[in-house]
Amino acid sequence: MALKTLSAASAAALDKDLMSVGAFSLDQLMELAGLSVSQAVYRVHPPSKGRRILVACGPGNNGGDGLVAARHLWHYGYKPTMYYPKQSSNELYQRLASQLKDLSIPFTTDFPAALKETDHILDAIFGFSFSGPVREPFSTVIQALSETKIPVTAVDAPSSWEIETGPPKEGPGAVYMPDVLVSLTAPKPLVSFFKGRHFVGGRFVSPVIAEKYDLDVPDYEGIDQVVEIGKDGKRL
Ligand SMILES: NC(=O)C1=CN([C@@H]2O[C@H](COP(=O)(O)OP(=O)(O)OC[C@H]3O[C@@H](n4cnc5c(N)ncnc54)[C@H](O)[C@@H]3O)[C@@H](O)[C@H]2O)[C@@H](O)CC1
Ligand SMILES: [K+]
Repeated sequence: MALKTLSAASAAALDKDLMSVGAFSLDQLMELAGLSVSQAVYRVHPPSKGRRILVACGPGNNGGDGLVAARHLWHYGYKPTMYYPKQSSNELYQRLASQLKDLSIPFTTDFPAALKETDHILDAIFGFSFSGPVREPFSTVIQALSETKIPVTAVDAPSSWEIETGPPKEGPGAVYMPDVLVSLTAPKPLVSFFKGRHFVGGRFVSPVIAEKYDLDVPDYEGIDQVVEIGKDGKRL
């Protein structure tokens, strides 16, 4: 039996609840989300398989998760390169970007060139607030992601997929299939179209919130921030 999914509207409402009733700050949630993503990357692609990781960040909180994950990955021994073409002026993102620059992590504006020099890709472009069709410069990036043979890990959603209905009917997103998906808090309905390895992360949901949104909180083991879910919906 598959894990229960969370619609885009419920995911946004849950986010608000975490920050009001739950008394979390966005920084905290993003830190835990990015930490979860970094742990999933380490599981599927440890540094021994190649240290170079190209992190594509979008303009919203999904991109913020990518900025946080990149910092943790650097501390695990990876060599991240950031593609972050639409940088927000919001102080939170500015601080996250400064933390990366302080580690001398390079930022590139040439995604196709960076793609030729990486071992793994992190897709942190769009999450649950995406609605198509994709605008530039990201449509060129989705095209490249749909064609590359380099393994891709997607944060919360394969970017360009609709949260409720999955891959678009046409364009590069229609054939884009990341190798790994890390659903944050709970899987979204698009997961039924996903064929790769699936993790759930975001270990911050209280029993009260889980009950309100009718979520299955996965059985996290020990100090892990992610759980790998099999096709039967159970922990692997
Ligand atoms: N509760 C949770 O599980 C948490 C979720 N977080 C992350 O936050 C994400 C949601 O963040 P946001 O609500 O900021 O939204 P997203 O990051 O999903 O995307 C919003 C941004 O994408 C742009 N955009 C949307 N559609 C576009 C299109 N067709 N072409 C080009 N640009 C487009 C918007 O203008 C906006 O800047 C989640 O998916 C998750 O990754 C975490 O950061 C915090 C905790
Ligand atoms: K994504």
